[in-house]
Amino acid sequence: MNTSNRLIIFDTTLRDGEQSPGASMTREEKLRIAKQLERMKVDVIEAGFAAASQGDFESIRAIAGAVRESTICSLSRANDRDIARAAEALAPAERKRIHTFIATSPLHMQMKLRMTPEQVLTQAQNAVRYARQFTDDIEFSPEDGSRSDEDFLCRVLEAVIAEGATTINFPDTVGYAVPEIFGNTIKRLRERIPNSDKAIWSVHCHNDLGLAVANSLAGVMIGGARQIECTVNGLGERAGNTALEEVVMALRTRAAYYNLTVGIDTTQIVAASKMVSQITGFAVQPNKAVVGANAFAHASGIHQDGILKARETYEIMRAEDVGWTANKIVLGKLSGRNAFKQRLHELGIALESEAEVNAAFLRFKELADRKSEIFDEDIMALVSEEQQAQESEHYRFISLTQQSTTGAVPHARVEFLVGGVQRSCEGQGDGPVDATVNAIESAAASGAELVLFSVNAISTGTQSQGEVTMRLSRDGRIVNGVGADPDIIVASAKAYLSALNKLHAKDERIDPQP
Ligand SMILES: CC(=O)SCCNC(=O)CCNC(=O)[C@H](O)C(C)(C)COP(=O)(O)OP(=O)(O)OC[C@H]1O[C@@H](n2cnc3c(N)ncnc32)[C@H](O)[C@@H]1OP(=O)(O)O
Ligand SMILES: CC(C)C(=O)C(=O)O
Ligand SMILES: [Mg+2]
Repeated sequence: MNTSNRLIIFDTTLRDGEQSPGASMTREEKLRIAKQLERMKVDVIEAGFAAASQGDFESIRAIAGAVRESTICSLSRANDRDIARAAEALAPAERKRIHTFIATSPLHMQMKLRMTPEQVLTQAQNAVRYARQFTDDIEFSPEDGSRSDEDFLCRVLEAVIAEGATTINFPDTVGYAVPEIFGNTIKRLRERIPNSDKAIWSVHCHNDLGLAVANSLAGVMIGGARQIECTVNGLGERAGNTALEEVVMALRTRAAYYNLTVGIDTTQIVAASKMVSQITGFAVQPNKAVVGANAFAHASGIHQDGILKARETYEIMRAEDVGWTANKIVLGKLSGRNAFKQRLHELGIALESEAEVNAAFLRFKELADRKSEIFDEDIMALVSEEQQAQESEHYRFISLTQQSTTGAVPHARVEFLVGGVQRSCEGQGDGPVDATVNAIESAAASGAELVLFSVNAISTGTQSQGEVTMRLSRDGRIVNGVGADPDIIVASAKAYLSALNKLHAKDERIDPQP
C-alpha cells in the first residue's frame, strides 16, 4: 500500500481543460502554458490527446521536446492506434506517460461502447499490455468510475495492474460523486484488489455539483489516493475539473490536517491563472478562490480595521504566497528595459530572444504613451498579442475610424493587412462593434459565426485597457481571438482579426499552401 505523504499533482489543463467548448488552444499557446506549468513544478503535464488531431499531436510533441522538469503525458483510447500515436508524440520527452482509458459503467458500456463487460475487460488489458512496449509509466482510467459496479471495477483494475499499469486513476467523469462515498469507494477498491499496492492511486473529479475539490480531497484522505488530477482555474469539460490552485492551497493551508506535501511552487499560481484565462478568453470571476481579483480584497470597515491590525484576522493565506505581487515599481512611459524585463520575469513570461524582448518593449512604450500606468494584465495582453502576431500574420490590424452619434447608424472604416496586402473596408451596424465587424467581414468574407463577444476591463479605472474576446465558429471549428487596447472598438477589431488568423491557421494545417 502506498503510504507516502508526497502527493503527485497531475495537470490536465491542456487536455481536459481544452475540452471546454471554446477553449481550443494553438500549439504555441499550449507550449507557453506547458512552460508555465513546468515553472510551477507540476509533476505531470497531460499535454493533449495525440490521436485527436494532427494539431494536438504536434502540440504534444513540441511540449515533449521543450519541457524537461515534468513528466509529459498523452491521453489515448484503449486501442493500438491511439496508443501508438501517443507514444510517437511523446518520443522526445525525458519522462513520458501514456494514459489509456475505457468506460466501465453499465450505461457507458452498453449505450456508448456497445460492448459487453468481458470485451471491455479484455480491451483494457490489451491496451495496457501494448502501451508497456513504449514506456513503463502507464496510467489507466476506468471512465465513469463513480457510476461503475464495484465488483467489475475490482476485476478490471486488478487485471490492468497485473499487465503493468503503474497509476490507477479513478474518475468521477460526470461530477456525480459526493465526498464520503467517493473516498470510501477508493478505500474499498484498494482493500479488495490484491495487487492494489503496485500502483499509485489517483483521483480525477468534475465539478458538475461544485464538489470537485471536496471529492478530490476525500479521495486522498479517506481513499488513500496519492495523485490529484486538476486544471488551472478549474477549466474543463462542462462545469470544469478540480481547480489546481484550490486543491493545492487547501493542502498547504491545512497542512497540519492533511500532512501531505506537494512539489508546487505556489508563487507561480497567479501567473498561470492569468495566462490560461488570457489565452482561452475564459475570464476568472472576481470572487474565485485564490486567483479571483477579490480573493485578497477587503471592502468593509470592520474587516479593513482587522487587516490593518493583523492580516491573519481575515486572511488565511498570504497573497504573495500565490503570486499576487505588491508592485513596488510602477511601470509607465518613463520606465526602462530592465524594469520591464524584471516584471516579465515576475509574471513568468519567458521571451526566447532579445529581439522578442525588444519588440514587446516597443509595444509597451507605445501603450504607455496612451495610458498613464501599466498593469500586469496590460503586459500579459501585449506579450500575447506579439506572440499571436508571430504565429500567424495573415490578418493584421492597421487602423480604425469609427463614428457613432446618438440617433444615427454607427459607421466604421477599418484598414488591415490580408496576406501582406492592405485592405480598406467600411461597414454599418447596430452599434460601433457591429459596424466594425461588418466592415471587416465585407473584405474577409470568412463566413464565420460570432458565438461569443465579451469585454473585460484589464485593470481598474476608465483609462484601463479593454480586453475583448471574440469566439468564432465555422464548419464545426471554434476559435477564440483576444485583442486589447484602451479603445474597446479597436480591441474588438483586433480580437476579430486574431480569431480569423486562428481559423486561417487551421485551414492551412488541413490544406497547406505550397
Ligand atoms: C471522459 C473524457 O474526457 S474522454 C476524452 C474525450 N476527449 C475527446 O473525445 C477529444 C478527442 N476526440 C476526438 O478527436 C475524436 O473523438 C477521436 C479522434 C478520438 C475519435 O474520432 P472518431 O473515430 O470519429 O469517433 P467518434 O468520436 O465519433 O466516436 C468515438 C468512438 O470511439 C469509441 N470509444 C470511446 N471511448 C473509447 C475508449 N476509451 N477506448 C476505445 N474506444 C472508445 C466509441 O465507442 C466510438 O466508437 P464507434 O466509432 O465504433 O462508435
Ligand atoms: C479520460 C478520463 C480520465 C476523463 O477525463 C474523465 O473520465 O473525466
Ligand atoms: Mg475528465
